[in-house]
Amino acid sequence: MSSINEFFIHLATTSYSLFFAFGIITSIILWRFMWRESRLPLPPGPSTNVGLSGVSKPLITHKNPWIQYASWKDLYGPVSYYSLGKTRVLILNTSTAATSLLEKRGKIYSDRPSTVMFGQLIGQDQQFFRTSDKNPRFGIYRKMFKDEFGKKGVLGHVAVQENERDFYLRNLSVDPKGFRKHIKRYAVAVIMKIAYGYSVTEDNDRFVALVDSWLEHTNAHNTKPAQWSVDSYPFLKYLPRWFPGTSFFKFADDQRARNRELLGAPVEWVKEEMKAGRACSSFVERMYRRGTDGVLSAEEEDVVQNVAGAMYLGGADTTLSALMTFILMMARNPSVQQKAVEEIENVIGSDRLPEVGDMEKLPYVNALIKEVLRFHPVAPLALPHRVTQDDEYEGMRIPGGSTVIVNLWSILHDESTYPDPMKFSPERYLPSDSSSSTNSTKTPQPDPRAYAFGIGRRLCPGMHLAEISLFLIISSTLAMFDISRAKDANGKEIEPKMEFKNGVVSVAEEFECEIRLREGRKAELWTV
Ligand code: HEM
Repeated sequence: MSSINEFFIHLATTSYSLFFAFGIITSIILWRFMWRESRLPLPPGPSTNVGLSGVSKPLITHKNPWIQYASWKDLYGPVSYYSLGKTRVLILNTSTAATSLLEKRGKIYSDRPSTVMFGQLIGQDQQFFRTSDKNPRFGIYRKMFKDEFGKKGVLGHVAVQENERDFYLRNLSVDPKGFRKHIKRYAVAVIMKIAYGYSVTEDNDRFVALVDSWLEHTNAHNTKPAQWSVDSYPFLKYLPRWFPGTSFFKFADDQRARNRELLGAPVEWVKEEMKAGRACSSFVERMYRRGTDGVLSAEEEDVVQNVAGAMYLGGADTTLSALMTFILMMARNPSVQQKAVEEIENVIGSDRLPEVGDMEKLPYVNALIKEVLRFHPVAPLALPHRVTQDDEYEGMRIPGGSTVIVNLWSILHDESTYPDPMKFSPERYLPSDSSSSTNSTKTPQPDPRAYAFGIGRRLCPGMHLAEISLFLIISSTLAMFDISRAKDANGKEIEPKMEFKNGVVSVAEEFECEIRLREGRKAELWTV
């Protein structure tokens, strides 16, 4: 009996000792780990100083912030960091850093930053672009987009895209100087038809004007982190509105009213059309038909408004940007244009317009589209992400909550991936270089579409629709028109200027060029 007692006493003492030793060892490991973590340096970057105006003057001096951020790669390496007040910003300048974090660690790098201005004051956090990946709405939004614009769903919209392409060709043949307006009309008309079943009128369309003024207003006031003083100093939101320096309240009120109108007005129009029995098939119309007796709950209605709004906000200026870069590059690079035209003539001839089924048959045109997306990425800094917890990368500490900006422009102009990056050259993506006399084979450079539409879980959900639009408009324009430089009064060619506007979506500044229907091409090819 006593030996059994002794045995248990011995066991208990040993267990206590083991437990105690385990506790000490775990604490030491944890302590050493935390000590190491806190000693890890932040990524290098410029020192900053934010004033009450909210804008740190010395930080971004270049007209296009992506160019300035790209220059930091030489100064600080692939990852740089700065803080402005409470806002901490991480800049990723290489594809390795961007994929390592946004893709491989997507679980913690796919949130969006929520600012006091856009979240608390404007209430824009339920918008698709801004919603957190932790918000249950995120999965709902992405699923709805996938149903509509996934690889399979998108084919249901080709007829709309071809019909609007025909309007574009007709408008361009009648008024070639108005090419920007016609491209814009195409981009908006496709989305308005798919989202709301609404046909855009030729001029002064009220919904087009609504999107334009919303985008202009939002882009102009949302280009830099910590743009608003209230984001760096949240206590400012408690100040009375008459207090000096609180003009941000006015922007917030204005933006809230614009959001309500932007998302609500076209949906109200669909509801009226449905009541009158005139509604065309569209995303919004199908959603209402699924509701009980054609009615949706307030929550469901809000989801539908936000998804349709994201189609229209995501699809308009992005498509415009890529197509304006295309026209500009054609005017500046006649030999590239010539090669693409020859390919279309050889494969398709001149008796019909290119169709989606021709996509695979036109490798040079496809390479040209890739080069358009690389040369000037539509959204050079993508959309900002947010890292949800502290992290470590290459021996550097990344504080949780930081805004993460991936510099797509820098990735797509990396000399080591795309030699001579400022040269517009579709040949990069082709296995043999038809421009060289030896016609030797080579390894094609990486497909820029892997980056141009974003990286990781927030990848653009409209990319398949966009790719079809780019193919239809680019191949049809090349099939029917010649794009060349404008001439001055003395008949001397004017080099079209190559400058790009700042903004989340960056579009080429106005430039001059000449567009003419090619000799022998027939206007009967378009059906409108
Ligand atoms: C050439 C055309 C386009 C380009 C280059 C483009 C590019 C991008 C990029 C870079 C992002 C940010 C990805 C990220 O945060 O990492 C994005 C997001 C998004 N795009 Fe596009 N886009 C294009 C066209 C479209 C179209 C046509 C639509 C709608 C039909 C669309 C809808 C969206 C939406 C809703 C998001 C937000 C996704 C999210 O937050 O999860 N885009 N796009």
